[in-house]
Amino acid sequence: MAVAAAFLSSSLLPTTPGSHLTPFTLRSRLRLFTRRAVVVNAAAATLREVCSGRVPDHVLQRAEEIGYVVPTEMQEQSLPLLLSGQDCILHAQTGSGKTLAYLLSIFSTIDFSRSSVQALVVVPTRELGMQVTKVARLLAAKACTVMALLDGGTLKRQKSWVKAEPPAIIVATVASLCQMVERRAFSLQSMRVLVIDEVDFIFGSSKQVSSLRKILTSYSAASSRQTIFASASIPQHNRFLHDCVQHKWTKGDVVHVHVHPVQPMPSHLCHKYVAARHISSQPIQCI
Ligand SMILES: Nc1ncnc2c1ncn2[C@@H]1O[C@H](COP(=O)(O)OP(=O)(O)OP(=O)(O)O)[C@@H](O)[C@H]1O
Repeated sequence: MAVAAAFLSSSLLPTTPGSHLTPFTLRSRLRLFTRRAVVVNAAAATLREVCSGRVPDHVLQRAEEIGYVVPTEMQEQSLPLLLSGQDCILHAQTGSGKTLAYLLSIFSTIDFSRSSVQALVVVPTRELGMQVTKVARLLAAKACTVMALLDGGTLKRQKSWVKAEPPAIIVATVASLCQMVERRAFSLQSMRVLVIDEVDFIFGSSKQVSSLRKILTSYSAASSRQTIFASASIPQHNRFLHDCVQHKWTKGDVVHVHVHPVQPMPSHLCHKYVAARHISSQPIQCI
């Protein structure tokens, strides 16, 4: 079994001289950390350089207009693999930029002139689906259709739309997707990229897991598509890698891209406590 595991570890916030975060004060570092810090390495190649020749120019231009100029570390590590068509497990903390990484991979693969479902992003919740759809639409800028099939949506109306003109990219919650496929609203035979976002959440949900297994093995074959899993946490990731190959959810050479192993706190901080007697009702000022 050829399971390649790329464990790419690094510290949470870069402190190298090339990093744009170096001059930040401790307080701003803390604020960045608690706000799902996006860490980009100013010394790294630009997103355009990393994606050069693989992602269409109009998509890269849109990405730059939105503000995606320098890749995050997760993107820098994963994009060469993703853009070469490799099946990947993107395992990196929340806010590391996994969504943009897999969307760029989708845009590098789809044929913009074809009217068929070529990429599918499966999400566990409507809210996440709305976020992903928004970014995908911004990047596509009407060069292709991105349809959201999310729980609580008007599936009846969408069924006729999807039949009349199949979108290139579908972002869907598990239940809505299965409902549409089972009603034969569209087929996944021409799907080239399958992304399962927050995979640990979906596998942990007894309601969603059997439908997810169908999506992975019954509606299309791993050999004819690129399969990407994304998650901030994958408990027992070695077991998961084994299952991916064993159950044919991915090809045998799936790569585990593990960036920024989750740290309970930034390494440059330390916890201290002071024991104080209750002598005053005045609040203690912490500096
Ligand atoms: N290269 C980049 N440059 C600047 N901002 C970026 C870049 N990549 C992503 N971002 C921004 O960083 C934020 C977090 O990114 P994103 O939501 O893709 O992370 P994620 O790893 O998918 O998180 P989650 O685990 O919550 O899905 C978003 O606001 C996104 O627009």
